[in-house]
Amino acid sequence: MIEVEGLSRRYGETMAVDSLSFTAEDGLVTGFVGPNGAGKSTTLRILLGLERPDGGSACIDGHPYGALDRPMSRVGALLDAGWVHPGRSARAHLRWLSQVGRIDADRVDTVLTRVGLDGVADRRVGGYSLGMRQRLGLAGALLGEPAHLVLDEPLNGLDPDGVHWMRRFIRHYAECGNAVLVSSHLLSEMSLTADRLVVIGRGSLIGQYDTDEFVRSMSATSIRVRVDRPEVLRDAACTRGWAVEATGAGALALSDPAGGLDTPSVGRVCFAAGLRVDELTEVRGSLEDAFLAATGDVLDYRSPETGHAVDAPPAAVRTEAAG
Ligand SMILES: Nc1ncnc2c1ncn2[C@@H]1O[C@H](COP(=O)(O)OP(=O)(O)OP(=O)(O)O)[C@@H](O)[C@H]1O
Repeated sequence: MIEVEGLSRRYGETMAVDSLSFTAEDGLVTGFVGPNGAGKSTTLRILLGLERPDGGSACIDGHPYGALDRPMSRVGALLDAGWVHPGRSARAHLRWLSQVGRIDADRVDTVLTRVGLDGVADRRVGGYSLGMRQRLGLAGALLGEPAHLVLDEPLNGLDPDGVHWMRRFIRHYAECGNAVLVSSHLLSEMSLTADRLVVIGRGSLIGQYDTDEFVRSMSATSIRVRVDRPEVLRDAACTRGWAVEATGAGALALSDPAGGLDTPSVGRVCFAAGLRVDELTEVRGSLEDAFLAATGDVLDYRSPETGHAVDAPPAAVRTEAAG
């Protein structure tokens, strides 16, 4: 199990990580998500003993990285796929890593095969694509047959086949009883990969959620309905306090600001009003919508089309840590 407790790290004026607490449990893939500059990489660097926190702790199976006996067999890490010496082959790089980590050199061939690089193992890494370097980074992480994995943006640079492969690999690793902590900006991908989400903004926890619960609770659900007399439905919906929006093709989008509106409820209202229903569909927001809803007030950087300044003043961060 990976446990982060009250972790803080400041760089000058910037509070990169601010009293952050979360867990990544054995047997689960935990997605670690937040906007640019949220503090994900800093947290992972502290977890892996590459930086010291100003306060709090980050532990793997109850110990900070520096106190682990044979750390490469406790936790495998993929932090930056770009750091391998370009003149080295993948095999030479992994042999060097195995020597440093006092790991049996026989593991090198095993991990090369496991990540699908056995056919190109003697080529210089400088000629590798980013996707191949990600696979090599993962091979390095696996050298010590670690109990747990910590992966920073492992899907970067992978083609669709590579993304599919990485997703299955990550899921399988967790299903074997290991904790897998994965940071990613690809939230739609995380919804397919992660069991749990730890969402952070400006260094602070926004919440920990089951992935399904996160999408359900944070993304708006509306009911798209097409009837023969929309004005009758509009009146009936307004009477109940539901929000009504006209969408294309004569359909209405209904939602309840209090939440919980579903297709049977709308169907019953239509039936009671004697309406002919031509369409009745639940429309769910995507994980991206949910993410924006959760982190919208803690973005450090925004796209120009949102019209907000890049250095907009910080807003209060919600820190409800859902169970
Ligand atoms: N070595 C450093 N010196 C100064 N500031 C830093 C340093 N490392 C990180 N920061 C700052 O700390 C904050 C958190 O950065 P961090 O890289 O941890 O965020 P992140 O969530 O990983 O971002 P991204 O998704 O863009 O990689 C940012 O404001 C960043 O500029």
